[in-house]
Amino acid sequence: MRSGAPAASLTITDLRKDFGGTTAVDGISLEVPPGSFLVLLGPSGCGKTTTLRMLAGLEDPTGGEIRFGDRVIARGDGTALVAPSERGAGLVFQSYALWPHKTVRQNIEWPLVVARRPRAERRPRVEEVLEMLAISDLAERYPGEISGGQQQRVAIARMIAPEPRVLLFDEPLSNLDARLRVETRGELVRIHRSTGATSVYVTHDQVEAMTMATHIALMKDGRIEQFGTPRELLESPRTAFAATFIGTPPANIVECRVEGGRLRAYGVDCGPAPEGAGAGTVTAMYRAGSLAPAPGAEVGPGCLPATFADQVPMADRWVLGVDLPDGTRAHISRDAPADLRPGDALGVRLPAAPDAFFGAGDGHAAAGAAL
Ligand SMILES: Nc1ncnc2c1ncn2[C@@H]1O[C@H](COP(=O)(O)OP(=O)(O)OP(=O)(O)O)[C@@H](O)[C@H]1O
Repeated sequence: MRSGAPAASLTITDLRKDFGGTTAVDGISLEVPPGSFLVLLGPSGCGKTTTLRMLAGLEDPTGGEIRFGDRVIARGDGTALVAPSERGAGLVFQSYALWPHKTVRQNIEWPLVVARRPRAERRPRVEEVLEMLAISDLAERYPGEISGGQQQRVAIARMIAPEPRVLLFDEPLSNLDARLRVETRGELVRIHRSTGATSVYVTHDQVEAMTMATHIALMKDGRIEQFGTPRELLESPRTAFAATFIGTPPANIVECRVEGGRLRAYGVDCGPAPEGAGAGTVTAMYRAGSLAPAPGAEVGPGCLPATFADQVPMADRWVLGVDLPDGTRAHISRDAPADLRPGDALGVRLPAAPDAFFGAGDGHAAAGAAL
């Protein structure tokens, strides 16, 4: 059931935000079509929340432009600044900020009252939203009388009641326990689809991003490290940062020296260097499934020295954690547990070639080097 909110495309062009001497958002650009579920993903402090707050109108950009559909809603030079209440955007925070002295029904009705919708229109819309979030039986309770998960549903119901074109979520699941978080993820996607709106969702949890997004903007230091579909980010990471931030377990990164057309790491020959690589270093990426443990093996060409740390079951696989000589944790995925104890020495057998190469230093993909 679509409630009729007209979806809007979202276009961000060279968006910037400086706070005094701190640059929180450092010139980001992206575009998603109407009805997209865009996730802003990245570690703490990378500028996700600031970007979301600029979309909501809680911060004004220092530079660049934001458009919802054809309409410019904010520009760095202060022209074309549309007031938050006029943007057709709804926002849900980590903390639900419900009115404690209003019932669930009154909380949900409140934005419709503020928008001066006639009473005859408000009542059926509130009923519709209560039903959509499966909270009709809580309608007459106060926020203090319902659980955290239920409060979170009420906050979402309140956001979607006025039929916003753009739904903005700032880590809305982080206060929920692990099981409820998984359940609510699926529900949020269902709600997103049924409203037909475009959603922007901030999280530092890559699993959340992978399961919900149509598009992911992976952010680092105020910039977009990579923008694409979840599959593109997983299958073709452009940087070492993307390769290690996304995926369960994440891909392994090995810094290699190039010597005489060969790769060397931890004193071991790791195979041929990529074509055209000059002397210096390259970053090799190995997926967890591309490595194999070689217990007791003689460390030598194609087999790195390591120490066994732990192993955990994951779906129908086992993920082994091993420490390389400089302390870097590497992950190996295989279909059976290893007969090893923490502290045991082992070899890590490399495939004939890494899964991808990135340039040295900044972690950016060497041109055309991904295999
Ligand atoms: N009002 C502010 N004044 C000064 N600096 C700020 C302000 N808001 C954010 N910052 C800084 O801007 C940078 C980006 O912050 P932001 O909250 O957008 O990051 P984030 O990716 O959402 O992080 P988190 O996941 O921890 O919420 C940080 O260095 C932060 O300290």
